Amino acid sequence: MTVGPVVIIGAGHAGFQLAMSLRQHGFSERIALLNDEGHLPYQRPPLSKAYLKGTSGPDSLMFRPEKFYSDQKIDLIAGRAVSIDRAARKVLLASGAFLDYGHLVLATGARNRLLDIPNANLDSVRYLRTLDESQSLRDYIAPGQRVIVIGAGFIGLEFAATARAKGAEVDVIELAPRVMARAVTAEISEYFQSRHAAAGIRIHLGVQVTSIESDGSNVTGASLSDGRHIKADLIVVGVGVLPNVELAAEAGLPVAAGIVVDEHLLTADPNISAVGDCALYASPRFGGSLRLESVQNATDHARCVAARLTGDAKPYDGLPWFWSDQGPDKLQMVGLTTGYDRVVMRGDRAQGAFSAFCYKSGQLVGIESVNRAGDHMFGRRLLAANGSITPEQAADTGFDLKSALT
Ligand SMILES: Cc1cc2nc3c(=O)[nH]c(=O)nc-3n(C[C@H](O)[C@H](O)[C@H](O)COP(=O)(O)OP(=O)(O)OC[C@H]3O[C@@H](n4cnc5c(N)ncnc54)[C@H](O)[C@@H]3O)c2cc1C
Repeated sequence: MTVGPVVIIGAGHAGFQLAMSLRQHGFSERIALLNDEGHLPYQRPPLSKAYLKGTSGPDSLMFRPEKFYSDQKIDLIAGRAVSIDRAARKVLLASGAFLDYGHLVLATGARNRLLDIPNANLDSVRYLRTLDESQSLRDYIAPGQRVIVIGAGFIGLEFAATARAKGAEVDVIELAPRVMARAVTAEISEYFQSRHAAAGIRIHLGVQVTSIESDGSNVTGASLSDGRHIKADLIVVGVGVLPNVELAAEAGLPVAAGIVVDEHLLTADPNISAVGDCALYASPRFGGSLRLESVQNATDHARCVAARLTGDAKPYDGLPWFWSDQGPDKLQMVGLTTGYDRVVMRGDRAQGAFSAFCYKSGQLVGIESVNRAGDHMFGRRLLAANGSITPEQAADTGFDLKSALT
């Protein structure tokens, strides 16, 4: 099978993994990995955790040192793609240069959803997705500083916990009636709400920021939809992301809530795939289309495409899993818990070690674990094999989970 040169647009988790996996599978043609961030390709999760806290340095973020790319003959090209000429199989870079491809992979990820209210463009209104953003926040947070976090999703809460641990005064503003409402069960939300409150973080639910107040150049506070005002020196916005679909759309490829790909992660063009946060993929495992934002999704997508390009095509069948570190607590999730109709608890919430087993029509569909890594690892093995256990077994800590794995 001759593929020709592979061009990968985006050197995040998906793009990097794809380049590495191609070489691991023995791919011997040119690999061009386009990187628009001004750093060696790096991992994002520590940006709201250890790196933000200051307990790890920039070198620990990099996937591999520079030498890896030359050793592996991966052309790491600094620059940004601005258009795709599908007929000529060329990518145009902002520099004016062209890259020829036999196969093109869009690994363009996602970008922060921006706040659209007055004063949102002030310098002390910040976001957290890139190394540069994390670096500037890390330098900025100081004891006694007043921070408003808009959005109680994973990144907002991870940031809030780290800022609080560094001595900042933190208010979290969330429109939904509970934290992480779109992603986790009410039991897990309640636990994290109480843990963050105990750490001194003030969480305001069911309200939104209607305006940001300033002294002309710096943030001084924010007004909430219930009429209250909160003073602040810094606002950090974590209200979700938008997939980077524009290159694909402008090249005439179908896009919806992401770049549309089939179960092989191929776009409507047989010479173009899309992977990671930007890809809306057809999932035989779950039925329908999914766009997920996780390291597991990005790296497993990349491995699937690398296998296909080296002659081992299989539909993508990855099992979603995810983690979030918030203060001293580790949340781990496996499966897809949307549409569950029953939740069974295992373990001891008072001890801070428990799991929520989620069922849909009697079938286990996902497990959310707090400080119970064993339950999470069990779930990864069981659900990957499409297995289940009864709700009674899940609730009974005397039941040996391993006995359900054959
Ligand atoms: C602060 C933070 C914490 C996180 N924590 C976790 C966690 O604990 N667990 C977890 O599973 N996930 C976590 N995530 C999510 C995870 O990092 C993402 O799902 C993952 O990075 C997706 O990888 P990706 O390669 O698809 O996209 P990205 O990592 O977004 O990489 C895409 C790259 O493409 C580049 N790009 C875009 N357009 C172009 C262009 N036209 N030309 C050239 N380059 C382009 C972008 O600049 C970027 O470098 C976290 C994310 C953030 C921001």
